[in-house]
Amino acid sequence: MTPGARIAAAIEILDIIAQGAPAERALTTWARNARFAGSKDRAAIRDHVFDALRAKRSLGDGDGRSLMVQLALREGWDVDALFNGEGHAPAAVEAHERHAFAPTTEAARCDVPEWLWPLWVESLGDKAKAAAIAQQNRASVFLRVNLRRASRDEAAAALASDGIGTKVHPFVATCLQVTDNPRQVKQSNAFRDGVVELQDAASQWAVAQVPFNSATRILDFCAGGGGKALAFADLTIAEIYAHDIAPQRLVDLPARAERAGVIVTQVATNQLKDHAPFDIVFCDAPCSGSGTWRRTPDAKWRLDQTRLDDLIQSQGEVLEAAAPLVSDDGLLVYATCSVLSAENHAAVQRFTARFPGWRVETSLQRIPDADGDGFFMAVLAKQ
Ligand SMILES: C[S@@+](CC[C@H](N)C(=O)[O-])C[C@H]1O[C@@H](n2cnc3c(N)ncnc32)[C@H](O)[C@@H]1O
Repeated sequence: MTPGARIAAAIEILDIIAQGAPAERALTTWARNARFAGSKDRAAIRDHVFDALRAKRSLGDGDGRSLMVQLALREGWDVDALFNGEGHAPAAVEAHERHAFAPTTEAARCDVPEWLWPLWVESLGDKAKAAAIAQQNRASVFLRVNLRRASRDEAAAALASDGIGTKVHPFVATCLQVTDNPRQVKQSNAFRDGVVELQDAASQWAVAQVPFNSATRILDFCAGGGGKALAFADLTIAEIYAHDIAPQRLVDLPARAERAGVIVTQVATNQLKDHAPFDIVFCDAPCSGSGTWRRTPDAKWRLDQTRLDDLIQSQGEVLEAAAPLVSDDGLLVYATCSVLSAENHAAVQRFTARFPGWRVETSLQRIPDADGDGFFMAVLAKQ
């Protein structure tokens, strides 16, 4: 595909997303119907779509064509070469389209939904702008080195032999940041042999902050794909259990555990009580994902107050269901990849107000930046 044809495809996909389709599904559906598109085309189109979505408001919040024209203007691309109407390229840019959009509110400049901006500022204070602006750009790819299989240096060398460049993360001991060829990771021997897993630095950091030294049984209560369960399995000698209210989300976990050479026992909801108590119950609760919007920018624009209220309700339910599974001297860990206080400190406060037998031992917050996503965690113990 020509660069112009890739832009035209991105325009088409952005218009489908604007009608309500999740970005990943819109991209997959498009690719399925576009057999002529090679893997490099698909990757370039995906980058265009995600770049436009991340900065949708500051690019003027128009239709697909308008977003791509504005993105091209912002990036300083040759718009006349890309939009020339030849072959499958989009039609030439008209005079009225050539003005770069200038957002008029701080929320728009920071690409945060207007309704959310007051909550954003209240939650993040003087870091509000930085946390939003960090998410206007692409996220780096981070890998967790499976220390059971290799040291970080050995993992880096194995990746290098497959042409994948990495550098060590500044403060997460298990983490490598991919600097070259991130798209090759899944084809590399290091990935196939379970030496590395894809996992954001913030998730790795969160697992490392859990005081699991004397734990013998750890439950990942909201395990989803199982990334945290696998990280615990690598770092501790404890027995690791994984649960999710939607068991289909755990479907890849057995293969990932086998690749990593660890054992993770899945527990169905109706069997949780039989397996309790656990020394640590880690609740990676469903949340707005407001600290990971670089990776899922369409979620940023789909969030509304009703959805946020529903998530807050679910977070309370998760804590309430998980707490009775913790042993008397055990720990309940509440975590989200959100930066909104309503989902973090306030969620924990609501829980401790309702269940005064619990107290907060520590709480930590990461703001999204070049070193990883946003993340919150609170460690709770019984009084
Ligand atoms: C943020 S995701 C977890 C991501 C996962 N820990 C990982 O590292 O990939 C939240 C998960 O919580 C699950 N969930 C939602 N409500 C729940 C509940 N009441 N009990 C247990 N799991 C729940 C969802 O199905 C979802 O998979």
